[in-house]
Amino acid sequence: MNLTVRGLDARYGSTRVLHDVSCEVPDGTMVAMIGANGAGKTTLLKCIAGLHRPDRGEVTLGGTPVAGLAAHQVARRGLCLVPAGRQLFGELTVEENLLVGLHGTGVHGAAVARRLDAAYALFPILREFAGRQSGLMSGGQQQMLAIARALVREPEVLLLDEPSLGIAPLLVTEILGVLRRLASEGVTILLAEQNAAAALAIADYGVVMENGTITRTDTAAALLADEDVSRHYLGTSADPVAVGSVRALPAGLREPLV
Ligand SMILES: Nc1ncnc2c1ncn2[C@@H]1O[C@H](COP(=O)(O)OP(=O)(O)OP(=O)(O)O)[C@@H](O)[C@H]1O
Repeated sequence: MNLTVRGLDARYGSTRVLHDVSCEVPDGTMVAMIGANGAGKTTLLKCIAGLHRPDRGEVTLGGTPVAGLAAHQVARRGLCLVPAGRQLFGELTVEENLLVGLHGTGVHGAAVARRLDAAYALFPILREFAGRQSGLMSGGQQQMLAIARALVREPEVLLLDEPSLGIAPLLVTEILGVLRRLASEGVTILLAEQNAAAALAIADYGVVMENGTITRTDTAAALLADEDVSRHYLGTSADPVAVGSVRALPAGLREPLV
């Protein structure tokens, strides 16, 4: 399902943080949104998901306007946000967190088991830890759970806010590999990442956000090859997470370009 944003402005109090933001995530593709801390990536994701009300602008899902709807209404139209910091229920087990994801969907009976099975198939470690308190897992495993909790809803559009933050490179690789696979299976993905090299290496397109506005839009390959983008966002070989993640992408994924 196509996601489009047109002319979006947003602020916190009197501080304007998004200025005339427009971007598009074509159906079944992955767009990596890169940008420095505070550029406005999280705010844009929140506006799209109905968690922050924009002042102006349009958001459409599959051509239907959703700007101004409450988060649960946007979710019902097939969009899920995996928030920064994961926001799991650390006291609950892995499986209980997944069931929270299904809350309000009307899915019940055998369909519940099927949804959980599908999530466990993508992240096998979660099946192994199904009865374990989620707060006791590693950061990377918790991130997998946060993504799985969104996936049990079978979203057509998935937004992710910094899924690689603070996670061991090997698990970043696994998580990004799953996202690439989901996009190949038709899920529309908008991925906000500071780990720009790794995100662009698996995305179809990229957008660069600076100071609350989108300054570049291109294919991910073109942005990866761009000197300016490289200098500002891709780091160097001294950045072990970015470089390690890209190099270690599983066979069959996009060719690493850094
Ligand atoms: N709840 C808030 N109240 C006031 N200002 C905020 C709030 N949340 C974010 N901001 C400000 O809005 C601007 C955009 O922040 P945002 O979190 O959207 O950027 P970001 O690109 O996601 O950065 P980060 O990666 O650090 O989260 C920043 O200047 C930030 O300080």
